[in-house]
Amino acid sequence: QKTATVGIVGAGFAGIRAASILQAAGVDYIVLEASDRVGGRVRQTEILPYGGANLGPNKEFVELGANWVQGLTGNPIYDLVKTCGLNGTPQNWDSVITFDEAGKPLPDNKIPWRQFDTAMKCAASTVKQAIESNAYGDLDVRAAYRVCGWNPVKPIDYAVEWYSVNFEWSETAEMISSRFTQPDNVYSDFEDADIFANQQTELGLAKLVTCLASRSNVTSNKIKLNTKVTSFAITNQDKVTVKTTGDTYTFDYVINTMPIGHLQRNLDTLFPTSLITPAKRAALMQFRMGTYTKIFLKFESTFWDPTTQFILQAPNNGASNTLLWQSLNPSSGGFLPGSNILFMTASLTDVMAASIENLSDEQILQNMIQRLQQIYPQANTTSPYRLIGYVIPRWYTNDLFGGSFTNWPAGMGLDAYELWRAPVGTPDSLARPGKILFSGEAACRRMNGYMSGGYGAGERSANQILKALGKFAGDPDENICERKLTSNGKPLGNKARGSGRAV
Ligand SMILES: Cc1cc2nc3c(=O)[nH]c(=O)nc-3n(C[C@H](O)[C@H](O)[C@H](O)COP(=O)(O)OP(=O)(O)OC[C@H]3O[C@@H](n4cnc5c(N)ncnc54)[C@H](O)[C@@H]3O)c2cc1C
Repeated sequence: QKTATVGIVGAGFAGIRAASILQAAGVDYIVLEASDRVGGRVRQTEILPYGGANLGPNKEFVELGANWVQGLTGNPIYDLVKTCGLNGTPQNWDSVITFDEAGKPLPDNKIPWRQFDTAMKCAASTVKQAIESNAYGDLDVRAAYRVCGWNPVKPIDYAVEWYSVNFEWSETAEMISSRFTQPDNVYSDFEDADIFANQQTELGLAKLVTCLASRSNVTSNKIKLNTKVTSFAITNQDKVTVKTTGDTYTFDYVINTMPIGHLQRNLDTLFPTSLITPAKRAALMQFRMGTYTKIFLKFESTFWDPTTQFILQAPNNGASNTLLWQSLNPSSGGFLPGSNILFMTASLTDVMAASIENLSDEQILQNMIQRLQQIYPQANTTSPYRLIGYVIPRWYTNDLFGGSFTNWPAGMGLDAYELWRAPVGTPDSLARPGKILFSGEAACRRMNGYMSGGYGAGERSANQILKALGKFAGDPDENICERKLTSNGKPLGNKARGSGRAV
């Protein structure tokens, strides 16, 4: 069968959530997915052996993509955690050892945690209120913090900022909009807590996506795997034709959940120019896809404190050179005790991401080890400290994604945002619902960049189509992506914390 009322492109959280709603409403649909699996950017992978090491019969898995459920109560992803069952543990952001740029551990009283915390809270309240009262259009996060008295100068200042800003948004403070990221809506709309997933099966955290599908009766015959969409067109009869690497499909509507990084690189072959106005094209190109890179290193045994969760390494060569290592050893709460896995988190964008990802695995590992040796000289020298396993993701150079997740860039206003995600394919391309809807995490205004964003965007798009079909009485914007009030009527968005150190 090559026709349905709705075609859904992508089988990540957004695509499967959209399918679950259409399924419940009795509207026929087909999901077209380029890869050979369901889950998209939620993906588990196995630790690979290094240097001929024998890792034994028990496989160890780590998450290549999403790892944390940020914001618990009220978060639909957390509801899936509870109903589908997921191994995970609360992350303790205060469990951190910090090293200065010379590789010396720093006592807490030498680290400006409190000064940064004060600035962050001020940016999320005082500056935010000024912006929203239209005193200014937008400020980048660097400027908002500066207004609040935070002027990083020393390497340790940048490290402290990195722990809250770059780590969460995968961008530097200069790049990010303070209007749309301060505070972080996932923590302020939902509960200010998170969990780190540690599901030791082939599926990992993607279990939540497959569980959502099976729980909603989205059966595998509705999902066409290995089916990459190559172009869209609208016929004179107002149908959408979708060409794929195999067949051509015809739909009344399409929910397109392709990551914006894929769209940005392939827009001109995917869409006829008549469908994408120059203004829409510019807005779509303006939205930012960061690259969040987690490089997992498994050693014979630990040379770091096995009870601490994070190791923060101040930059020794420019501010962006901060490193954050996370240990999977702490036994408190379900990480991977005894695994001796340390992973390095880096936020890399564009050229930086490409330059790292184009190196060989061996070159990347040698770079990582060199940095690690600045704080732990014994790393990978002799037994029992040798490197025996690793995982290196490459999200930026993967054309299906073009990075890891989106960030709201400083200076991008709501009008441009609405324009990028506006449906196309009606005489007025800004009219809703249009024929081809732009969905996925990037199209979730309050939660872009998160699993909840994918889920919320898919839900909103499906409800927009149901509304057009006369099958939905509510307002599609009454969902986590758009709403401005909590269910008890309290205004949202006034809490400042999230990941990073509390003081
Ligand atoms: C490294 C990393 C870390 C992250 N950390 C977190 C985290 O801790 N917490 C959190 O909440 N979120 C995190 N995220 C973000 C989160 O994973 C995403 O926001 C969310 O999974 C996006 O869901 P989606 O359905 O919108 O997109 P996706 O999951 O990307 O689904 C889109 C699908 O479209 C498919 N596709 C692309 N092009 C085509 C085509 N031409 N034809 C057909 N199919 C196509 C892709 O294969 C993919 O399956 C992280 C992501 C990454 C990569």
